[in-house]
Amino acid sequence: MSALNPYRPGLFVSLEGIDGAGKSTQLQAVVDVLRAAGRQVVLTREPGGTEIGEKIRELLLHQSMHPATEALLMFAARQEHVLRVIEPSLLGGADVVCDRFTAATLAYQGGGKGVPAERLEALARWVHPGLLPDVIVLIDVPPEVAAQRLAQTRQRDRFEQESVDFFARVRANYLQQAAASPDRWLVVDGTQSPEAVQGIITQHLKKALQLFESK
Ligand SMILES: Nc1ncnc2c1ncn2[C@@H]1O[C@H](COP(=O)(O)OP(=O)(O)OP(=O)(O)O)[C@@H](O)[C@H]1O
Ligand SMILES: Cc1cn([C@H]2C[C@H](O)[C@@H](COP(=O)(O)O)O2)c(=O)[nH]c1=O
Repeated sequence: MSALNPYRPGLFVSLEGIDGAGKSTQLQAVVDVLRAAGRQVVLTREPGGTEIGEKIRELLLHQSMHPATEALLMFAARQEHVLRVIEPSLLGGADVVCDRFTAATLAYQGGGKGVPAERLEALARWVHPGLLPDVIVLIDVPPEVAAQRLAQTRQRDRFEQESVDFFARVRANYLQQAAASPDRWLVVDGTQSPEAVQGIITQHLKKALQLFESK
């Protein structure tokens, strides 16, 4: 469990993974665990989560641009999201479950596209000083597995059309981040059945919540 977040009393949880890892499949279960424990929960996503953020999301997902522009737009959307949704929710006592946060920018724009980590970290310090998710769930799958899953689904956006090599770099960056902060991250093997993945996440969240409430 992380050091005390300055935005208590709400718990901040984010879900991460390469496209097709199974995040969307697990999101509602995460919300349900927290609600079953009597907590108020705000479910949101990045890029997005605000009116401006959703407009930026449309650009990001469908318009070709330089990786640095991409990173800056991710943080522009995040600034609105933090100020208008995440901080007020946490300070008001609600838990926030966010489909991706800054770890995604480090992994995709940093690991995947080569934007220097120091620049991304500087933006993170500017946009959300002192704020990090208490729990980051990484659903980890090899890029080949994710590609197979995505091939069987809907039309793919700009990111979902990236190569297996790209997603291998993104995955490696996620795993490095997780290894550097094992108390904050839960890495789940996403090649298991959806039910098995859900069971592991549920157990971890129950424990994390107990610890959080006891502090
Ligand atoms: N554990 C699993 N085993 C097999 N298939 C799965 C599993 N989890 C999800 N899937 C399937 O894989 C596909 C992608 O899942 P999902 O939409 O949850 O991924 P995602 O990580 O949210 O992707 P994206 O980030 O691109 O939105 C869906 O068809 C889903 O049913
Ligand atoms: C927050 C964030 C997201 N992305 C990418 C990752 C996904 O391909 C898309 C949209 O996310 P979704 O989970 O599929 O809804 O955006 C990114 O590259 N950098 C980020 O910071």
